[in-house]
Amino acid sequence: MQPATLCYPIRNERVLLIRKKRGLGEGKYVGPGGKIEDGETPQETVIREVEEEIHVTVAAPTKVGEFEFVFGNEPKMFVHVFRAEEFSGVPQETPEADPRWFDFKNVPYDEMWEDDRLWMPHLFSGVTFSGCFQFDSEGEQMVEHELVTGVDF
Ligand SMILES: Nc1nc2c([nH]c(=O)n2[C@H]2C[C@H](O)[C@@H](COP(=O)(O)OP(=O)(O)OP(=O)(O)O)O2)c(=O)[nH]1
Repeated sequence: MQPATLCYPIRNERVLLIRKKRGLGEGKYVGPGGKIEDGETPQETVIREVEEEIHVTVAAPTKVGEFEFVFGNEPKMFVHVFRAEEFSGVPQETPEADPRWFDFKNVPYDEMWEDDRLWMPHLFSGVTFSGCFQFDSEGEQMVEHELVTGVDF
């Protein structure tokens, strides 16, 4: 399964999301991130991708969750989810991403992957999680999910 990452910069009860401009999930709000390249640790991928996508420099991102992402019977991604409270630089729009801050209470779940509303509240409250989210073969609707919390990484 393709390993990938997501990063959620957090400050003052707000989270930095991107509107993804191309690739899997185009048009949706997600965290910055992307596929892990050969020889990289997930943490190194997060630092590289956040820099590339919105020109923000993340320090010491913490892994808070992981999930399998399945389309039909085809495993699509294994995603490591990070939370970052230390970062610098003003978020910039790039060809890949349009960044925007949201209050925890105002996250645009209707414009996000359907599973995100299940685990993002845990990300905000600092509870670790592990999940498996199965979508239809087009990746449009979630058909099954499993989620456990309080996982050690
Ligand atoms: N928020 C959220 N993000 C997800 C879900 N599933 C999933 O793969 N992602 C993320 C993980 C990765 O950051 C991203 C997919 O990797 P990517 O951005 O490199 O993929 P891509 O098709 O654009 O590939 P490329 O630009 O590298 O060619 O989507 C999900 O259910 N929710």
